[in-house]
Amino acid sequence: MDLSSLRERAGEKEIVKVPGPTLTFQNISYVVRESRGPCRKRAPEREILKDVSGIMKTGLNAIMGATGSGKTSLLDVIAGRKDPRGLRSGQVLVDNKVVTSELRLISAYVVQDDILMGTLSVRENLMFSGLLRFPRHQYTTAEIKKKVVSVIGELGLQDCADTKIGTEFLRGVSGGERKRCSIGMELMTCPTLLFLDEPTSGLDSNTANSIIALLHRLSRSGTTIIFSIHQPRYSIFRLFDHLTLMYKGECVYTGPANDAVRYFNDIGYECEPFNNPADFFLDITNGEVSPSVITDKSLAELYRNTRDFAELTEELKQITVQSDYITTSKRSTPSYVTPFLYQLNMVSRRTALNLLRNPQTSYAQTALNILFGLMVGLIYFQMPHTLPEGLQNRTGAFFFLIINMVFANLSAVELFINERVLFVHENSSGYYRTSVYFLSKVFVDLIPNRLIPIFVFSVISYYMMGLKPAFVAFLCFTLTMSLVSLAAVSLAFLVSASVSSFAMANALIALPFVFMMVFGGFLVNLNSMLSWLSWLKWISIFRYGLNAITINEMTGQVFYTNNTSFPGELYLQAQRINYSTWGFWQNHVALLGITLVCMTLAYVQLLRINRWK
Ligand SMILES: Nc1ncnc2c1ncn2[C@@H]1O[C@H](COP(=O)(O)OP(=O)(O)OP(=O)(O)O)[C@@H](O)[C@H]1O
Repeated sequence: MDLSSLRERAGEKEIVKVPGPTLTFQNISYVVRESRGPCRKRAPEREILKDVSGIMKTGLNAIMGATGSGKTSLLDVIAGRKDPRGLRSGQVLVDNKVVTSELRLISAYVVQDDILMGTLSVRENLMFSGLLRFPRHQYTTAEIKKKVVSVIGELGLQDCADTKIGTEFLRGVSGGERKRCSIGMELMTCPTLLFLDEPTSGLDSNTANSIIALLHRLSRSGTTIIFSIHQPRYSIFRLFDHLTLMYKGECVYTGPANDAVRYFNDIGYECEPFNNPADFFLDITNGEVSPSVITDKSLAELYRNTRDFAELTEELKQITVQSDYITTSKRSTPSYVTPFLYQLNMVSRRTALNLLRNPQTSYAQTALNILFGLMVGLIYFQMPHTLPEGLQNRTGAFFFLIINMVFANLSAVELFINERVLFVHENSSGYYRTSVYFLSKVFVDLIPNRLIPIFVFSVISYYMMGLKPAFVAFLCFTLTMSLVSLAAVSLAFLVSASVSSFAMANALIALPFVFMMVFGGFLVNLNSMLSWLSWLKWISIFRYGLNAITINEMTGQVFYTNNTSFPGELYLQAQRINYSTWGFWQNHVALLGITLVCMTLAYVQLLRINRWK
């Protein structure tokens, strides 16, 4: 059944027309360990959800509570987004079935911080979601476009449909429109179960109102909507169908939202006329309202002693008895509805579009390479073949060139850090495989951003410096520079995929680069080094790069001093550099090897990124 076709705009009082799934959870206890630093003993467990149970049906199901009360944790546990290793007891059922990966397909999750591609417009973001999340053998592009138009209409985004979301350099849509677009990304798949983490946080009250009104309309056409919310105004609260009130990880009320005031009156808390019930409930949990009946029982204990709770427990017992115990893998393994090559095409296109619309880094990289090429060319302009300057200048220039090739790629550490949240969200929501994301970055980001500027740099510097005029020698020089750059970039990729902050990445990348430079063969004579340290030269990108361009330049060249000639090979012999054909190419093989190893490890690190909240 196509639920979207059944959706009808409904008024506030309208009842649910198409029942959606019912979600139940029973005796949920969840613990976390707070990290205490590397030198401390293993941290003790802290229970952040204590024996929480509830039933959520089609409609608006709000999870409310003060900050730190556990509402987001509860939402994440029931949405299957929280690390299952922390679950000490309890289970979540959807329509009496233990949650499996197939059941996850019918649900969608809108995170608190809107995760969208800032350089793409609202329509393009929605289209991206549709193209990757609809099975292409069932839906044509025209049908997906139609669906995008209908979601834009449903969310009232017509006026900003072609406006970019916005980045740090580009002013984009407003906060409310951004939030609607995030919801739209999930609505593209017509989910019947929708989770939202604080959908109104950071929005002004009118925008918050319109978001909840939108969710209310959706719920009336058969979607079970479950969301956490902090302190809604009355016009928002009155739209809630079901309320779960949390306090310090425990549930102090769960049931119909319009019955909650009656419940608290029953246990001795009176809501003053004209008070917003949502404020009243939070005042109770914060201890700012005194009960008429003094008791030493906590709010959670009081709730557990009520008839409401007894009825809930009985209903849950019935559901558990009937439930279908399908074996479930706790690991979130999203299934993909589109094939690998199709995903690669789509994600690469988006990466390219993002690069074109955000070209600052590419421009800076090219400009820097041109500037540096001119600088090196001018400093070492048309190097002579007379000694000693012929040799001294060449060795200095080569060291300078390799340092530039390696350190110019430090910026590559930002690659996976910048988009880490977006990648984790899209990957775990089933948009595309990790390998697709990784390869799209390699093909679309690496080649135009790193290799083209190097070619420009090589042309300028090589001919200005007056190196060996043979064209083949120039090609070998460019190849060496490109491989040095690739090896450095792949190391930066590895660091970027392994950590989540720039500070850590910068610290981690500087260390191997500096070590590799020391063991490059220019700053220290590698043959005179302590033998137990000298193995480091085998992993030095600098050494392979320096050796290759030195061999390329020195072989076949003759240098002069007074009346004696000095073949370049003599210099290579003195440096104990193997200048045979294999001696030359082994440096390229080694650089390629370093690149492949680092790239593989970077991919493994991407696979290992923690997808749980
Ligand atoms: N992974 C975690 N590690 C350590 N503590 C955690 C973790 N997840 C949640 N907590 C703790 O559990 C408690 C409840 O957190 P949760 O985010 O669910 O609260 P909340 O009600 O959503 O608060 P807020 O409105 O501020 O987001 C907090 O004290 C929080 O610090």
